[in-house]
Amino acid sequence: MPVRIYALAKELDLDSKDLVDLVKKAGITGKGSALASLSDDEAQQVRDSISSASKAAPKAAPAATATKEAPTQPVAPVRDLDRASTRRPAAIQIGRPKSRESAPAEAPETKRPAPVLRTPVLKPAEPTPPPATPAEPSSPKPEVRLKDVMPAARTDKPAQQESAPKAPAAKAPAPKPSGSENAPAAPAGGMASRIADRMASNSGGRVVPNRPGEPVRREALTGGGKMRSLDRASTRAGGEKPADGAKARKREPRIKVNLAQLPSAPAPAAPVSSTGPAQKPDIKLTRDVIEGHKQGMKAPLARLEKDDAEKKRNKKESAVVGEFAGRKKIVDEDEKPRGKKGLAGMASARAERARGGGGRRVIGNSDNDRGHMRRNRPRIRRKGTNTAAPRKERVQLELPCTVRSFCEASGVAMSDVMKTLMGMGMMININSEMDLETAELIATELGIDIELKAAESLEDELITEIETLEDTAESLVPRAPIVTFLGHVDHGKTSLLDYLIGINVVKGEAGGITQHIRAYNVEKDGRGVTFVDTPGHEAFTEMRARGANVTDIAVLVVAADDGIMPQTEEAISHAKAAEVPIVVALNKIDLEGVDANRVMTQLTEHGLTPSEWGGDVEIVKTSATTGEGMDELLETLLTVAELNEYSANPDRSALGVCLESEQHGDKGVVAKLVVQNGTLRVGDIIVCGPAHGRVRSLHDTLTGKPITEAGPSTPVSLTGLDTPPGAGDRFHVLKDISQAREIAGSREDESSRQSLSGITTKVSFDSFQDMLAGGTLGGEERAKLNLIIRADARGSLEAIDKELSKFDHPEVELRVLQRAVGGITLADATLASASDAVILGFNVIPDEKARQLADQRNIEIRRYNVIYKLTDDIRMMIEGRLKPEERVVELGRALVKQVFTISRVGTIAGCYVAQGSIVRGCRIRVSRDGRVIGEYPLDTLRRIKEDVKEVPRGMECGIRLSGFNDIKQDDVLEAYRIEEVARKLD
Ligand SMILES: Nc1nc2c(ncn2[C@@H]2O[C@H](COP(=O)(O)OP(=O)(O)OP(=O)(O)O)[C@@H](O)[C@H]2O)c(=O)[nH]1
Repeated sequence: MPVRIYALAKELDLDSKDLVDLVKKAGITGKGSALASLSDDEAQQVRDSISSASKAAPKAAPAATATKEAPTQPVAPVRDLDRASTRRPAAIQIGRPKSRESAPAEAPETKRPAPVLRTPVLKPAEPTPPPATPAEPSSPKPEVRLKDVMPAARTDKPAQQESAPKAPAAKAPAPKPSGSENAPAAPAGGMASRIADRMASNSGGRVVPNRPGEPVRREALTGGGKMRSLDRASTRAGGEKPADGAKARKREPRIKVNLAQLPSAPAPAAPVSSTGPAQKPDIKLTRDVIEGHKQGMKAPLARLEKDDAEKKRNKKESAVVGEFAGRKKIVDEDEKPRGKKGLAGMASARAERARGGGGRRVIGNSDNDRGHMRRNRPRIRRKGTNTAAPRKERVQLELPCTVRSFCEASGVAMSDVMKTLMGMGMMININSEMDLETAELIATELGIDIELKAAESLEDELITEIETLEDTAESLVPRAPIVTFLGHVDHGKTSLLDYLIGINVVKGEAGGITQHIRAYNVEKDGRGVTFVDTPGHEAFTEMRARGANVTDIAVLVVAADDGIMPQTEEAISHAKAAEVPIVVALNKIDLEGVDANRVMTQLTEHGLTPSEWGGDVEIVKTSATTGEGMDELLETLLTVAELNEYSANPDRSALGVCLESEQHGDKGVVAKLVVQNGTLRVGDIIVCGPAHGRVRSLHDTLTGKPITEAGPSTPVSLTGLDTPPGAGDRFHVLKDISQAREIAGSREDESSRQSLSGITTKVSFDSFQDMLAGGTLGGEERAKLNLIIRADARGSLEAIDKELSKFDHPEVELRVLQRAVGGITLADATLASASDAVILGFNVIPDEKARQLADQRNIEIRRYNVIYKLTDDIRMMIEGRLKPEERVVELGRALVKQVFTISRVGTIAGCYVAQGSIVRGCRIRVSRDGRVIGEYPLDTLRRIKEDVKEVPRGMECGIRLSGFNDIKQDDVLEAYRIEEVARKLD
């Protein structure tokens, strides 16, 4: 009876992939997958080859293990070695070894008791003296001092005994066992000396008790900075180290600390008496002032004399604050007697001012002082008002930021920033928000290095934490695979799914299935499979583009009578790009005259080689009508799941993906979700895209019955959300409803939603070139440039393929995700978005939906009409020379509604401008049925009967092309302009 390779692998206790290799080595061909079947003879042949290989293994394996383990593991468990040699012969351990297989060899090492390991390590080391030991006899001083100190420590406090063994280590000149804990104390006699000195000096001659966390001891033992500085200080201060530790304690109990040299600071200036003559030279009178009396002014020297006399009168007052003699003190307003109010107050204030004591004046002031203060006032004010932080060269900016926060962060004066912005034609105020570009511009202008720092939101904090939380190996349990059906229209996807559900649904319950349910979980032999029914590969890839790759296995449905059709090709591309295992259901096998081999040949041409032909793709012949092969399909899916070991942790809070949602009149929002990990329960607080809420109810999507919880891989219908989330939005369970509300609210912002779904600027030729040049692609592997190619004919595709195959660059791998004939579709744009691909169109144009999505998501669509230009672009991009000489600027599109032929004038196309505008002097690209048929200059552009410069969107116009009269109704006219762009040389 035939046996599958994975079943034989189980029987022989081998890894399935290893066994596939062994089968090949045994000379059996056409068995490329673990699901391939072996006949009895073939199975026996494999068993024989394994047993012959294992004959040599028991000799080699134990010997190798024994020699390896003998020196360090004399008591290695014999049982483990036996298992290793008998169950896992070395000869058959090829391929990827399982972790549990390698465990027996490692286990004895990790489990071995510590003493067994220590003994052999210590013994050989004994004869070797520690490195510091030879130095010790030549510097005996420290040992003597430490010896004297340590007994004091022991008697001082019992806890000190812990450190006692260290003392002999430092003291003993004899060789000691290496590896002992004493080693750190030994390196230099100086260290021991420092420890002793430090201990002595810090305890006034007594060793400080050995309390945990005692800084002095720790630093002393580790030679910390403080210790060194003290040591240096002592050296500088005379530094003789007494031979006797007791003396040391006597002589310098605290002296060392006191003697530690402070940084040489300038001696404080002698206080300047405010009344002393020494102040006078400070008054630098200008010539004008001195000669002022000649011009009718009051002679300043006379005034100075008067003021001086007045100051002497106030001397007594100065003496009140005599303790601050020599300093100037500002009298606090509270200390002064309050001034009188009204006229009397004004008079007294005037009088006080006349005395020179008004307002916040300097006590003991004189005109000398006032003059001094006045002269310096402007300078002081300048100094005082310049509160800006010192200018920084490197700035960290948290976006969004205002002009004010930019100035504060960078230390640049507000006026400088404003001036720069005004110079750039930006009129903004200090509270205006700056975007990154503006911030960078200013930084460049001002010569500051700027570093963008995005503000951390609750989303980053909580959701990222949930997403990155790794489950331990013990918490993981097998989960049902999530399977998606893909394929050409009418090839039988729905029928297959219906059949699979029907055979597993309890009789009579199938009627409960609603039309809207898109995910089902069925069971076979106690093992589950979850089917997600996405309406076509665009939806499948769209989920991926939104960062929600729920699919584990893709089932490609191909009708045996039709074979591979255009949508099948697309589906293959999408499934391959998703990098999930593909199982082919060769459906409608019940139809007469179908040729399965023909389809298998087609599949091989598309890179899906059947396992029975030596490839690794399982092909199951099915019929949704008769039920043929349905069990085998289910079993194959379960086996693929088993091989891939899909697992999840049901004990964590749930996370997953929303498949679709709708607003019900009575139930509120009903969302269909798939739990990917954890368990979702009624009452949980969830946030899903812009929606949040508490789970009010959960229902089984297949039976419609209410359930209280849903584990990994379970699809559920959920109520309780406040608003319908989008298909592909991820959901997470949070602890706090306010957090869920905040996160959901922040996602309403479109940019936040886009970042959540992973929609960012896509790869373009230019960006790829920059990344390549910057070394930010690929790492150690070759950088991959994903391409989607659409061409007008199969011949063009083949020619492009041939050209691309010539590229063999060591750093770049061209990866064609999809190549097909026809215009660029929405599916291409979705695939490009999900896979960071560039779309290359050869003589084809994108349809409206594809164009819109490309605009929206920044997907690069490059169009060519000459193959060598396409290959030149790729070559130049790879070589870092891609700088377009001319850039095509798309202006607008018009649809030809009617055609008029006027004799002697030619053909006039009556058009409707559907997008952008048609501009005089532009060029027009004419497309028919999605293919470009030519490009011509615009000759005439008219509205009604008038020549016009431009016709905007939504208007009608008449267009005549130069050199082309064969315009037809429904042709698409695309207006564009070519801009010259200077090519930069390397
Ligand atoms: N003879 C035969 N007919 C089948 C089989 N499977 C499906 N059909 C028929 O093929 C037609 C299309 O089947 P669907 O299941 O709707 O195909 P589909 O791929 O889901 O089609 P779309 O949902 O439109 O993409 C139906 O008329 C089915 O009865 C089969 O195994 N044998």
